[in-house]
Amino acid sequence: MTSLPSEDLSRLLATLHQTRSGDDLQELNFLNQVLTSKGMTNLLRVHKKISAIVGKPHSASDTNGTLEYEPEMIVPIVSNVFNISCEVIETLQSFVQRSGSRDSRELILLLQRPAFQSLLLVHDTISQKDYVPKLPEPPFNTVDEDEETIKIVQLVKSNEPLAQTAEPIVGATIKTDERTGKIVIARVMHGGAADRSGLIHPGDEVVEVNGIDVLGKTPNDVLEILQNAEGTITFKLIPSESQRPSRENRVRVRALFDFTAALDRYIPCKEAGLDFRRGDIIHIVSQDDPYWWQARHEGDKQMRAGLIPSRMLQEKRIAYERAHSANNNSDQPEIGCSPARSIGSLKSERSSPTQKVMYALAENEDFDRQEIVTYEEVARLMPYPAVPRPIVLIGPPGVGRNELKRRLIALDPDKFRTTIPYTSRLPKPGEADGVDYHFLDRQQMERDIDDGLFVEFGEYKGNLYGTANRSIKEIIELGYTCILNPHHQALKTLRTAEFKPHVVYIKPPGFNVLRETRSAAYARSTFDENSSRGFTDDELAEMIRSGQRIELHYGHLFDDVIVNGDLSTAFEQLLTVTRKLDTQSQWVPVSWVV
Ligand SMILES: Nc1ncnc2c1ncn2[C@@H]1O[C@H](COP(=O)(O)OP(=O)(O)OP(=O)(O)O)[C@@H](O)[C@H]1O
Repeated sequence: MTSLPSEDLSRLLATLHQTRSGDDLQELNFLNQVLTSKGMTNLLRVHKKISAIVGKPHSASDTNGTLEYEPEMIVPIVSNVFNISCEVIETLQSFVQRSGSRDSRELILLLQRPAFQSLLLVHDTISQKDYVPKLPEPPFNTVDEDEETIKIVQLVKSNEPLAQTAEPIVGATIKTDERTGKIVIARVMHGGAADRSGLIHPGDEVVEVNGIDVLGKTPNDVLEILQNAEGTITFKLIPSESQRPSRENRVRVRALFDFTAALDRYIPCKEAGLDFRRGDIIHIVSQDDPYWWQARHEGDKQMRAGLIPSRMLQEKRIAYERAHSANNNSDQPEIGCSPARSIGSLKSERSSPTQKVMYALAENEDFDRQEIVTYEEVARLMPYPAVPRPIVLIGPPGVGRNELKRRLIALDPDKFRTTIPYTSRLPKPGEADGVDYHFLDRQQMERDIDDGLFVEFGEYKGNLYGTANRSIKEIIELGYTCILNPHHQALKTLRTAEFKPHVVYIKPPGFNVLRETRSAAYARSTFDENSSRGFTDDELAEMIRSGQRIELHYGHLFDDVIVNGDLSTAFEQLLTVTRKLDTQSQWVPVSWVV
């Protein structure tokens, strides 16, 4: 017990021991275990250290016996060191590419160490005070765009009893500035509503409270306005010179659908909406309203936040749309541009009889139709040269994924590799195990498939074929970039934190370009394995249709799209993607970044 850093905790434990009795014994034991655990002890130590840095308690207690906190003693110079470190790494990486500097390479490795990056993240969390509850952002209609020096802050009135100062109401005191005669914020109580907002600071001049001009009023007059206010209180303030940067919500999401505010009949204010396209990275600034979040496009620091539908709202309306379209199969109300409508319409679409089925995967597109995609929370993943991310080429049959993969490996076999498939069929003359295929007996392969050891598999002419998870892992662990061109349905099993794939969609160009480029290159149809003829017009049209279906169902999972019209242009673009992955951080699902 002596090792516990807090006297309060010791007192609490002593009380617990006194109250140990009868029915509650199990809960008390559990509580005792939690409180005396090593994790809790460490947590308290960290808390104590942070408190010592961000706010020093006065030695004297106030009249209620609670400790007061002075404004922060140490103000962080910046609160985004993690992002800065990412930029530094990117700069160093391009420098290393040019100069081959060993020192810079070593510095990159040091900066990329998980422990160091965690330290930077903790620094940002503390300096942005992200560990305290968040309050609503200012409402749109009160933001005065022309007056950059004015800030609008909305606080929730506390339930504490009123006193002679504004403190118990919003956690801040006010006074008349002796020099200017204006009402200013005198003090911000640590942990109070004003402090938690991160938007009110000592020295800020109060211009209005709940729309009432306070010019010429005394602090008591202002207190009266506060006392009479209900619910939220809106302050119009002129920031003091020495204002600290405001705290920001750190959530970034990838939009998985298109949104156009002007087409949305339910948005509270169309002008306040933020349009986005599927794949855009969005910075969520406030999630306080359960239906309408406030957000910016990532990187648009200057732009005022706009309204976007919350995850819950979007899910609800897609579910509604689906139920409605299933019920009456009629036109839907125009509410945004969710993929659901088009997904529904696909149900009647017939899949082409000419489509080659090399991997006869059980079609489970119905499952995909049930999935409701809205937003995916993302974070930046730094390039990690020792563990390159696989590149997954997705596209309709015949579009050229094999050709692009083959060219990449031929260009740099020391960098790019692909997997060797497994099969249950017997080796043909001249075929060697582990070179052309890994040969496995059918029962073993079936067992492995059942055990989830294959990212994709299928049956062709009575034999099983598949790509094993371990084949991909081996290539990654050897430090090669694994190039894969699986069936698009394999994305579900491939797109995990374990593989962290970068998904590139190889898109067919328009029909005329498709026909011209393929016939000029004497391209061989992949629809008919028994002949080496070119593509028929029907096959080319099917390639385009099939591509559209894939985009519709899986488009939200694509990191890049390359149109494969002119082959050398497409290949150059693919090379650019591979260089980007080597040198720049990428947005990936947040669960991939540990
Ligand atoms: N941009 C292009 N211009 C001309 N010919 C191309 C182009 N891209 C690919 N081809 C040719 O088209 C044919 C089919 O390409 P490829 O085998 O790479 O398709 P695929 O996407 O791997 O098809 P599948 O998935 O059905 O095996 C090949 O003869 C290839 O050389």
